[in-house]
Amino acid sequence: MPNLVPPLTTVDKVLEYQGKLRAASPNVHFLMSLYLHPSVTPETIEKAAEAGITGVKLYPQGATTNSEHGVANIEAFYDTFASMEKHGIVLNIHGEVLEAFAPEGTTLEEAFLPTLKQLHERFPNLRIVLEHCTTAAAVEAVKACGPNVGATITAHHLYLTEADACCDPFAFCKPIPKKPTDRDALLKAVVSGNPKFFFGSDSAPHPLVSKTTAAQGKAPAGVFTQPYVTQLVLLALEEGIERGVISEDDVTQEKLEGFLSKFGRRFYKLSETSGNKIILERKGEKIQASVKSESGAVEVGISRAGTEVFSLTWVKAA
Ligand SMILES: O=C1C[C@@H](C(=O)O)NC(=O)N1
Repeated sequence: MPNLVPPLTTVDKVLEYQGKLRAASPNVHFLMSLYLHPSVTPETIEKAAEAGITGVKLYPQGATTNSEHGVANIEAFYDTFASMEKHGIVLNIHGEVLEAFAPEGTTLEEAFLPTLKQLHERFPNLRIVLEHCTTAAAVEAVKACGPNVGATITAHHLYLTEADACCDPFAFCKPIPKKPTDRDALLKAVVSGNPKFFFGSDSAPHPLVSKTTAAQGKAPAGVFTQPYVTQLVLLALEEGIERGVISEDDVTQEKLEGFLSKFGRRFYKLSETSGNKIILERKGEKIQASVKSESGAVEVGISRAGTEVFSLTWVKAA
């Protein structure tokens, strides 16, 4: 994602970052995105399309981590959206309003949903992803739009609620996890087989020390799930089965493959499979507490540390 410091607001910066990512992980196919900013004009979009950039991420100004340079007035970007629509560039949205703009009793995400609808109506051929959706209302709003609108669901929003996020810095993220009924609506969307809903980790590796030393409510927003992210989705589904929200029959291999892999690839017009597979086995493995950078200088705490999960092995295509 492009919310680095400073943000990736030019094609050259995005390509430079892509180079660094490729050097670190040569076997990963990175889809790159620009940070929506007044300097991202229709001409920038043309250049981005030529450079193979996939998306542009809209962060409402002040809504989340490093969003200070984000969007204050969405209408000011209509020409840019028209250019994205023309060039097949995806609009990735952090779909929240600022607290001051949310009517009493409405979540920041729910208050954003009319804007999602308006954007879709105005730019029907623009592919839009409502990133990391968290509410039952968002699931319904996305379903009500045409096939060019999809939504990602993270692993952590499938098991966290506001009761966790309020008080545990390792469960604090944006959008804030919501009510148990919202979490359960997300679980149902995952097993619905509806291709509009696909996996997106939004895994955020904030240094452990920044989480543990922050004053109450001041920890950086983000949950780190990446090392066990598939297993955490499965864990959330198992917990959903235990609560009776979904049934064991809902969790088929076909639906899991759709949600975790195929639907996202389809939305992004990639081939439906990379050819690689994963094998999941129960071996009593437990989520480790943290991972450290190579130098040992940075340590990041992992969500649900100590919980028993499936062991995962990649089987590479020949
Ligand atoms: O939207 C976001 C951004 C992310 C981050 O830290 O980059 N952390 C979050 O919790 N939500």
